[in-house]
Amino acid sequence: MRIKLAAGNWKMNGVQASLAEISALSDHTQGPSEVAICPPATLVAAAVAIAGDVAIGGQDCHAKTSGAHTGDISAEMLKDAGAAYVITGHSERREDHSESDADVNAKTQAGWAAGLSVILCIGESLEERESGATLDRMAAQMAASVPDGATGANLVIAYEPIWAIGTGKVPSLDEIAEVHAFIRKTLTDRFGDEGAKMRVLYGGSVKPSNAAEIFAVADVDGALVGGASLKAADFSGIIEALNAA
Ligand SMILES: O=C[C@H](O)COP(=O)(O)O
Repeated sequence: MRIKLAAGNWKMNGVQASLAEISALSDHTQGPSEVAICPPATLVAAAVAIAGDVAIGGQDCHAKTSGAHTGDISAEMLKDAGAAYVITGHSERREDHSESDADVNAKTQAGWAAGLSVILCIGESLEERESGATLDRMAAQMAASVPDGATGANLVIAYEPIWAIGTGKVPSLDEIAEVHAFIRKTLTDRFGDEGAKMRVLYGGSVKPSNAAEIFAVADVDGALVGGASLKAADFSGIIEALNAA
């Protein structure tokens, strides 16, 4: 049975005072779902210190363990700071930093080598959605981004339609169901029993107001949440919806 996961991605938001939002989640971590927050790298160690039952993750890592890579952070550094997760392949990294599927694959392997679980993001553009290319795109991204050796323990897939991120637009429940079923089949075809153990999250404009209906969709094992994870008052509503699903 898969433990559901409510993961917050703070993106480039948050200062020391924001850690109070993580502390404020403590009343919502006793349920059956796992809760994680991925703050900016500057806050990872401080977040771990006050996180309690909330798992902490990084938002990106370099593919190498160390070296002359100014401004980058290795998976080992995140692990050393106490992180349990790292996000790879977020569409904002793919777009802003020209990260390819091969880069995402290498970063994912780096995360595993450091002992982190990886939340690997895939998702289609609006153009791909409108041209009917969504499932082909998901197949291609998974084939190239997901390394051999993925297990239910070391990999979480986050399906994030790019056009739904931060826009307030959400695919229909049927569209979410279609993509999640396709992702699940692709994972089980390739990884067998382990593919059945991997969590598949939905991400893109998840709010307390729409979380319950999204979590009721088959093969949705939780959410990767951006804007609505910044405030405990919002994120706790999403956690409670997941606990109730
Ligand atoms: O990583 C999170 C996603 O990009 C979703 O962001 P959002 O909830 O602000 O749409």
